[in-house]
Parts: sequence; structure tokens; C-alpha cells
Amino acid sequence: MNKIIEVEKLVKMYGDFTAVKGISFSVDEGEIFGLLGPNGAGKSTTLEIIETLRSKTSGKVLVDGMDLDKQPNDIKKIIGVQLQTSGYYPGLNLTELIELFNGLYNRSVDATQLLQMVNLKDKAKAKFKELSGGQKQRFSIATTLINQPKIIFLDEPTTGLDPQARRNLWDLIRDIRDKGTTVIITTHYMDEAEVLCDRVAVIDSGEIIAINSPDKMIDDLVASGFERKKEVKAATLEDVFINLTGKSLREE
Ligand SMILES: Nc1ncnc2c1ncn2[C@@H]1O[C@H](COP(=O)(O)OP(=O)(O)OP(=O)(O)O)[C@@H](O)[C@H]1O
Repeated sequence: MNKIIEVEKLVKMYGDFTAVKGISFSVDEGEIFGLLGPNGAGKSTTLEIIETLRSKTSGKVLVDGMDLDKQPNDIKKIIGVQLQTSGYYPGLNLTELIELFNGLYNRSVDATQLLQMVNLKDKAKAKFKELSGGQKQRFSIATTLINQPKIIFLDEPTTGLDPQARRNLWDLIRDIRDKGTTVIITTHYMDEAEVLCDRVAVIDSGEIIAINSPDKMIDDLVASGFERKKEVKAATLEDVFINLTGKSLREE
């Protein structure tokens, strides 16, 4: 498996505080790789360094074989990053925003096709601020694809979404992976990481404390003698909710 990202002994200090404490990991090309960890663990800092948006204190980062210290501009060309929502010009509709990005990236992605892919074709003439939370996330993910990147970075993409919108976004992220794009995602939702990620790294207080596939991590825990206290129910409240309200998106 080709390693598309290699991070070696990465350190980030903010003044005297060491937020990232010499972590090493790699991401395989074509996988969905999750960074999990509590608030303040150093996930966003790590991602932003790899995305060339934040400086590192020390360590080595290679993205598709390119050294972050030597070729940051070449790295920018092959990655897709979600903008802060304030980055979307309020006066433009979704089609116009995609065309603007096309111009910035010197690409000619078909806006209708892209909106179709993220289930927003009906919203082509809507402004970003008029979208629901799930629609905003889908549009934001669509914009990461405009420069036809090899890797996209998604920082907590499903936070605040309802169960249907989350499941719909998981399908979209899998679809993007299946088309060959590597996906790096941070999330606080363990159910999401379990069903979506091929591998996860657990990061705590700036250190990676485990890295593996979710299944292997669960098997290892069970093999160590761990047992769930409560009897596992045949269904969850979320299953009930989905059963009552249906699987389809409600925001359209
Ligand atoms: N610009 C900054 N200046 C000083 N400290 C910072 C700065 N950015 C982040 N930190 C600190 O570094 C640590 C790691 O922050 P980071 O945002 O990377 O964590 P995170 O794992 O993404 O957290 P969350 O899950 O809450 O988003 C935190 O203790 C945070 O307060």
C-alpha cells in the first residue's frame, strides 16, 4: 500500500505549551483515516500542519512524497480542504461559488454534476446561508473536490447533523473514497469512526496512543478480557428514530 502521508516525530509548541508531542503515523492511499481524540488533543493542529496552514515546531511531513518544508505549494495543489463558512461570498449562489472556485483553481468542473453528486442539484440557485446544516456540509465537501485532489481533509464534518443527514454524509464520504480519493477525517463520534474509517489513530494530550482498524481495536480490547457491563440491545434509540422518521433526508 502506498503511503500518501507520512508524519515523523511531529512537534507543535504554542509558546511553552506542547500541543503535539512528537507523533508519527502514516496514511495509506485510498483509505478513510480517522483522527480521534478528546477536545484539545491536538487533532486540528496536526491536520492544519499537514494542510500547510499552520507551521510546525519540528518533525517531518511528506505528502504524496513531497516534503512539507520544501514543496508546500505543490502539496496545496493535491489536497482539498474545507473552508470556514465565512469563506463563501454571501452574494453568490452555489453554482456561482463553484464557478468562482473553478477560476481560482484553474479548473472547469461542471457545477451541475458536482451539485448532483452531493445531492444539491435543486439548490443550484440558492445562497450558502439559505442551506440547512446538512446541505451546508455537503456543499462544503463538494468544494474540497473542485481542484480534483488526491486527499481531502474533513474536520468534524457531521457535528450538529441529524441521524439521516449523518448517514447521508457517510455515504458521500465513502463514495469519494471509492472514487480513489484519500480521506482524512476528525470526529468525536465513535459510531461514525467505527462504520466509516478504514483505520483510526487515537490521539490524547498530543500523543498517539493507538492506531489500527476499528475492528482490530475492538477485537484486541475483547481479547484483553473487556466485557460490556450492560447487555447489548437488539436495537438502539437511533434505530427507533430512523425507523419512525425514515431514511431519506428531511431537509429538501
Ligand atoms: N493558536 C493557538 N495558540 C495557543 N494554543 C493553541 C492554539 N491552537 C490550539 N491551541 C491549544 O493546543 C491544544 C490542541 O488544540 P487542537 O485544536 O489541535 O485540539 P483538537 O484535538 O482539534 O480539539 P477539538 O476536538 O476541541 O477540536 C489545545 O490545548 C489548544 O488549547
